[in-house]
Amino acid sequence: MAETIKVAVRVRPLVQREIEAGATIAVAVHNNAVAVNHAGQRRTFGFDHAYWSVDPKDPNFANQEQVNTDIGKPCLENMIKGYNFCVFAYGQTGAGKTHTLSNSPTKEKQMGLIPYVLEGLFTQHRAKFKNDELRIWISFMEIYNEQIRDLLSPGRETTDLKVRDHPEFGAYVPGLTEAPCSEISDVKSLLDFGTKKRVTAATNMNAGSSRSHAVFTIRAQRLTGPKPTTGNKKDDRKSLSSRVNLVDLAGSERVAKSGADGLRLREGCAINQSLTALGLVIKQLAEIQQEPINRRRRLSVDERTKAIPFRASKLTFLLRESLAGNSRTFMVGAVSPASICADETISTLRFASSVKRVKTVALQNVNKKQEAVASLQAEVARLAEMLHNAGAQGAGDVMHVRRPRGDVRDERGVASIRRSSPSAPGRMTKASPTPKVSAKAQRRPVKSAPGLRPCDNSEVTKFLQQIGLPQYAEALYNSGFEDMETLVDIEEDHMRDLGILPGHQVKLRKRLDEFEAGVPVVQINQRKALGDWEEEDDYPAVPVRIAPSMTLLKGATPSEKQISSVQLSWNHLKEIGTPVVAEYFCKKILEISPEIKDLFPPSVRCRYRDWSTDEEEDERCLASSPALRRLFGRVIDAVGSAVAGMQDMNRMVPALTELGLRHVNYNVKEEHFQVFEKALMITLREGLGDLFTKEVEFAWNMAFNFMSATMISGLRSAQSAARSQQTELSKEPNMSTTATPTETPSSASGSGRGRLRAQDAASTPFGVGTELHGKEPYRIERHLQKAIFGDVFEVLGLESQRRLAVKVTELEKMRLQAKHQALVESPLCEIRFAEMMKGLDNVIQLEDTFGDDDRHYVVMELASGGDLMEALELRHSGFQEEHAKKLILDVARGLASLHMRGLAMQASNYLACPAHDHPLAATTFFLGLASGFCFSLPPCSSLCFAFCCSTMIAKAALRCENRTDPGSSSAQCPLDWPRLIPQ
Ligand SMILES: Nc1ncnc2c1ncn2[C@@H]1O[C@H](COP(=O)(O)OP(=O)(O)OP(=O)(O)O)[C@@H](O)[C@H]1O
Repeated sequence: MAETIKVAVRVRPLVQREIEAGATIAVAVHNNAVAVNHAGQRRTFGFDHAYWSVDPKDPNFANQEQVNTDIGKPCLENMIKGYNFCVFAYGQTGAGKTHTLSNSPTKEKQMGLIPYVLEGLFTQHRAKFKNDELRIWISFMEIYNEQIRDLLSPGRETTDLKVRDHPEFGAYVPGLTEAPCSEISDVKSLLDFGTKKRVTAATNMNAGSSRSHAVFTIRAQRLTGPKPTTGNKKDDRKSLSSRVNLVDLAGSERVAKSGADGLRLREGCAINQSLTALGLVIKQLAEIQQEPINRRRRLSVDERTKAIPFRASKLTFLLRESLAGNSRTFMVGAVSPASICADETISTLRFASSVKRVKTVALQNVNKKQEAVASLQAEVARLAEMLHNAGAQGAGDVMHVRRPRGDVRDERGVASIRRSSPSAPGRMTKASPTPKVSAKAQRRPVKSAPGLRPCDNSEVTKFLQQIGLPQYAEALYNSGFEDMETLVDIEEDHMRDLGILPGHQVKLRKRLDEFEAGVPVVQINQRKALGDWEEEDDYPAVPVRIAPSMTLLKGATPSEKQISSVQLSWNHLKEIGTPVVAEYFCKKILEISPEIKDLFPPSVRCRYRDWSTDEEEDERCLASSPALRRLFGRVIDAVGSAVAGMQDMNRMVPALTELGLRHVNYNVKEEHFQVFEKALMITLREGLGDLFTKEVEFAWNMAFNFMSATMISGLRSAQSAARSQQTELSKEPNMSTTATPTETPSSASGSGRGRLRAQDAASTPFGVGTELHGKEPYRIERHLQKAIFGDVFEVLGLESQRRLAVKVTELEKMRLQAKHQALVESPLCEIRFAEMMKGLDNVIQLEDTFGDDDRHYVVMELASGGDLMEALELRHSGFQEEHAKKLILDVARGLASLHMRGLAMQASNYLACPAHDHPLAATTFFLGLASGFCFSLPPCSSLCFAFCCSTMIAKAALRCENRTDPGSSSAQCPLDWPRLIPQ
């Protein structure tokens, strides 16, 4: 799975040279943030770890042991599990890189990272996995003046080694000594030997300055299972291999400060050159991560990184895999606390910040062939035993016995091993088979063990649960998609063969793409970044402080210092955990203003319900509502996004304005913002304790003023747009054909609960103003009903403020279906909105599309009321029974799901096809909904209902089918959708 490079920053003590130069301490560390005072400004950077190693007497002093625990331990764990790992130390010369990596004083707890990892490998892990065989090889090289030198070569002179690129395994150094080690003493002496050979020299900045980049590599292979006996030479043990690179980079230096000349100057130039190349590579890798997911998806990892200048230096070429490939990677940024080094410190911190955005994809290096052989052997043994016992059982039983885990994949595993070439020097094989199973095999009945199903603990099941598709877990698992690595390669054929609904296929593909691109699954439904705000899902009200309009606030923008104070304090608050903060915040809001609960009626709360549990909602005590807590979790995330985005006002202001605009639909009023401010201030005070100083409070006030003013300006413009539209509507009688949100369905149709009558529909003229989506721009608001039906968008008419539920179908697909006179697969039909989720791009595309004469998409509005039976009868050409069944099932499912989210309770009710002159309008599309029934039932009953009533519907469909209307054609169809809009 793709994950970002973890970054730790360590601040070393002042050294004699700095003290003598009268330097003061200009760096501070708080939790994981590092702040630097420079040129009268304070710059703050956040990392995964920040170590204050300046003064041992300081209570926050971080010693080497802590570094080893945070970085060395995961390194050991990953190594033993078969994952590649890399730690590289970066920083100004003399900043403490070698100290952190290689320091080996007599005190065990003070040993550097490299000795710690070696020690741990030989002692702890050997003791832990007594029965496994652990094989270890060590290599040690340095890149000095752009030449690779073998530090373990016994001779004095080391020739310049070449670095080669293996087509499958990446960079390696032929001829480099790789010493097998069986004891810790072997490794220690090799490490000492190599360290002594490394080029160091005294410079002004560091008496023992490393003049080269050193790469210490541990290659480990863990063999599990019984060792082959002497009689049986075949080694069938499972093998997990890993490669760990521990890289001590030479320090960047300024010639003026290091006082280098002659040879030292040449060294310094080579060092700086390769570090610049590294910086460039990191910058470009970080930029790739910023690209929209879909653009990245189309290219393989190799293709994506092809343009990255890894070959610009030997260092970047060698580290390619650790920076962009199969590795879990840590960077340690070493900095000096001295005021005289603040420039360099900031530059290191900047570099560290960009590294934090780079992602690698670590794969477990398992020898699948051995695993496959073992599994097949076990299967043969098991089948033999079953045959032996078959007398007592029926053949059918034998057929239904659960296939063991891995049998399908085993065949593929073997095939994939054949494809891969032998392990390159110093490089592990990786295999990621895509199981391709015959449809027959996939559909074979699989009997689960009683109680827990075999798939229940798999990562695939967890993933599917998280994305709301748990119903396919067993089928996928039993077909060989047992791990995420395999699942990401699933093809459309597989999904279809496994009976995954078309909408769900799209959804699964999309989530897998996100997963592959490194969007953490838990965050798939959360908006972390400002840019994500408009991407998906319903967005709860983010009430902010009442404030004058933007114009009044001129000059009240928070200063950089205040922004950084707000950001830092928010980071501290978030450390408590979003759920805790959200719960407290929600409680405070309800305490301050109990009537605010009206903003969160059951229809809103149910969108945040966890339907997989029986969680209770108590109307009298909303503060304990789990759904509301979740909703406030989103609010807290939204505040976090706003806080994080404050540095970039150009992006921030439109995003906040838009957010404010949208809140008109949540009935948010300006006065709610005051409540929000009060509650949030109390939450901050409680959460931050002493850290909530007067200065921080003031900074938050400024930030609030700014954010709320921006949001309120959006809210006000939405309100005024809505008002002017109301006025327009009241002036134009025909406009009332499009029911306004305040009209009730019954009042609109006059037939009770919005049921649509044929005669009403037939007599409804296609009036002015009924065209929902002529040229009006629409904006995607959120995703609806992911769980059951895949993705449906809710869109908002920017001019009319109308809400529509939308499924989008590919134009080509629609045309095809139109040609074959077939019903579009379902009214909430398959989405394949080209390059669907592109964040903001997506929105723009939809807007464009809606304004496009070609009208590629099916649009529909879902609401209460409407009678499917009547609607079916209204279709002149009738329906095939199968189509009708499918139709009602799909509609009912879709509606049940929309209803669960409170989104199907709009006033008007119809499905609409693109336009009355569109070929689809007459030939393939159908109007009406079963919602009148569904809404009176709880969501799950709606589904049951849908199934139960299929026969009834089929009859109606057949009835319709018997009606013939030879004149019905696209041009003559009297029932274009707008006519069904209730009056
Ligand atoms: N955490 C620390 N605690 C105590 N002393 C430290 C620490 N980090 C570094 N030092 C001291 O600072 C000096 C420079 O450290 P070191 O040689 O590790 O720097 P470096 O970044 O590797 O430099 P170069 O890039 O020039 O090789 C050494 O004397 C080292 O002992």
